[in-house]
Amino acid sequence: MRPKRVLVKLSGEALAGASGNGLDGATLTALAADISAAAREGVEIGIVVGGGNFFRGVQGLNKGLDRTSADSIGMLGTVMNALALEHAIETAGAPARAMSAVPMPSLCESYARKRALDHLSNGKVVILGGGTGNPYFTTDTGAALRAAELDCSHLLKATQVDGVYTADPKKDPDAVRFDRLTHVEAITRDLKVMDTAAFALARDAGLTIVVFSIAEPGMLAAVLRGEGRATYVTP
Ligand SMILES: Nc1ncnc2c1ncn2[C@@H]1O[C@H](COP(=O)(O)OP(=O)(O)OP(=O)(O)O)[C@@H](O)[C@H]1O
Ligand SMILES: O=c1ccn([C@@H]2O[C@H](COP(=O)(O)O)[C@@H](O)[C@H]2O)c(=O)[nH]1
Repeated sequence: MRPKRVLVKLSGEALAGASGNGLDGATLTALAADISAAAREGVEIGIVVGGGNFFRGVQGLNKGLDRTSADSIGMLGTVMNALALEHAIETAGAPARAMSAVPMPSLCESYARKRALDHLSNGKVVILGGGTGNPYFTTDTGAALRAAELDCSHLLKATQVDGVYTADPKKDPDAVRFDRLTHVEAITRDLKVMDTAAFALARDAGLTIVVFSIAEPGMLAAVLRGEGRATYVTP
C-alpha cells in the first residue's frame, strides 16, 4: 500500500503510556517521532485523536452527569490531546496543525474541510480534535467521517491491540485474530474494536480499515508500506 492520503484514528489511551491516565511525556515523544517519520515519507496524514486517557462519556453517566454534558467533557479531552500532539509532532520535525470540531478559536483553528485539505496538500499533519463535534458519537465514527470527507483511501486504527479478534483479546485469552475480514462481517459479529456506526460509515465510503498496535515503534510507517502485523477490513 502506498496511499496518497490517510486518516489515522489514534487511541487516546495510548498517549497515557503505562499509567493509563492523562499524558505521558516519553510516550507522546515516541508517537510523535513515528508520525513525523511517516509524514516525511510523503504520505498526507490526518489524525483523529481519541480521549480515553482523559474521559469517556459513559464514565460521566456513573457520576450522575447527563449524556450531553458527559460527552462534551469527553470531546474537550480529545482537544487536549490534539494540542499536545500538535506540539510534539512539530518538535519531532514535521509541520502540524490542530483543528477542533468544537470551535475554540483562541486555542486552535476550527475544523473546516477545505482548510484541512489545504493543510494536508501543503504537507502539514492535521490533528483533528473534538470528534464529530456532536454528543452520542465516538472518535471512531469521527475518524470514519473525516476519512470519507477528506478523500482518504484508508482509515488506520492505531490502537492498543495488534488487530481485530473474535472477541476482546484483553478479556478473552481464547480470542482468535483475523488477518482480513469484511465490514459486514465485523458488523454482524458485533466486534467491538470499533463501533458499528464507524464500520457502517467506512463500508458505505469504501474505506479500507487497517487495525494495528501503535505500541510498537515504527508501525505507522510500516503499515503505510504495506508491512507489519495488522488486520485489514475491506469491502
Ligand atoms: N473484537 C475485538 N478485537 C480487537 N480489540 C477489541 C475487540 N473487542 C474489543 N476490543 C478492544 O477495543 C479496544 C480499542 O477500542 P477503543 O477505540 O475503545 O480504544 P482506543 O483505540 O484505545 O481509543 P480511545 O482510548 O481513544 O477511546 C482495544 O484496545 C481492545 O481491547
Ligand atoms: O464525536 C464525538 C467524539 C467523542 N465524543 C466524546 O468524547 C469521548 C472520548 O472519545 P473516544 O472515542 O471514546 O476516545 C467519548 O467517549 C464521547 O463521550 C463525543 O461526544 N462525540
